[in-house]
Amino acid sequence: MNPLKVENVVKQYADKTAVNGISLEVSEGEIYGLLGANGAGKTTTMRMVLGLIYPDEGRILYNGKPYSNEQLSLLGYLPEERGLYPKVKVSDQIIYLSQLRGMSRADADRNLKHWLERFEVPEYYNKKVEELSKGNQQKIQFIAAVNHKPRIVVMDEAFSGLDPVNVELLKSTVKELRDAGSSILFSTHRMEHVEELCRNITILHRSNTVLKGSLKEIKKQFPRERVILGTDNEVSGLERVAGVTGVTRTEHGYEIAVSFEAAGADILRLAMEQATVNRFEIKEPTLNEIFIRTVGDRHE
Ligand SMILES: Nc1ncnc2c1ncn2[C@@H]1O[C@H](COP(=O)(O)OP(=O)(O)OP(=O)(O)O)[C@@H](O)[C@H]1O
Repeated sequence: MNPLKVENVVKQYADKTAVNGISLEVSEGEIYGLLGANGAGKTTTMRMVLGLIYPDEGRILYNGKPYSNEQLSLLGYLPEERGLYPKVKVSDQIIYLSQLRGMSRADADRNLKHWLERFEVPEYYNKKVEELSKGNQQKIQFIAAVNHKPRIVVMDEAFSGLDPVNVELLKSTVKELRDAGSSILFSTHRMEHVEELCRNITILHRSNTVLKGSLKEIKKQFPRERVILGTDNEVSGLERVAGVTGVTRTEHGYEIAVSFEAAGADILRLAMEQATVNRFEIKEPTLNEIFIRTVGDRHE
């Protein structure tokens, strides 16, 4: 049984439908990507998963059961807007928040020390949140989300405001949580993070699901329209190959846009007649390209 199951959930605000019948399941040890343009319905969906607001239709199940206070200790939330108390000491608030979610003071304290060590900032234990930089507050917010060892973690733009080194650090901890069996519902506008972390995704657009499934299968549904050609010298006539829509010279050869995949064979043949080919690849689309195509097509 999957720890988190969202079934045909609808949420209406006055005459605005914020979420229109979304369904998804997050299994144990999975990071599930929830994507969409601004206003698509991601935060509304996540708030329903957290029990902060209730669906008008459909249901959400946690290990097969509907929401109740029992679920509090099961759930962790990293919100997009930061919500820590600036004037309270890091240790006091993290331990307090963990206790609210059912953890003993001693366990909360032990976990907090572990996380501060993991993030290489043990000295923050006694600091007030307002004394920390924005990026370091983000680490504390992350700890607040996971310190009570939730089995289901909801992360809204988990890596925003972090420098590249800290992005890597938090990314590796998200992977560790996954490997330890957590179910993570992960929302971001950074498609390269989704490519790296998520197995399954849902793309929402204007409250509706427009694309859903495993990243691998989704990529197969989209045509491969980019050929990478590595050559040691020039190849002439590429732009005249049937199906070629654009040719860009790169440092190591060419990047060629094609309107159908089979054009790749003719490109390779032509290149081999004129040069030594040391790389040939028909690239699958990036998630960024898929997102823009899927959501962009529907934009007014
Ligand atoms: N409390 C509310 N009252 C009225 N409308 C709301 C409320 N919360 C959200 N909405 C509307 O519901 C829709 C979905 O909003 P939501 O915040 O879920 O989008 P999102 O995908 O998280 O967007 P973003 O990427 O900008 O954070 C939007 O049109 C928004 O204006």
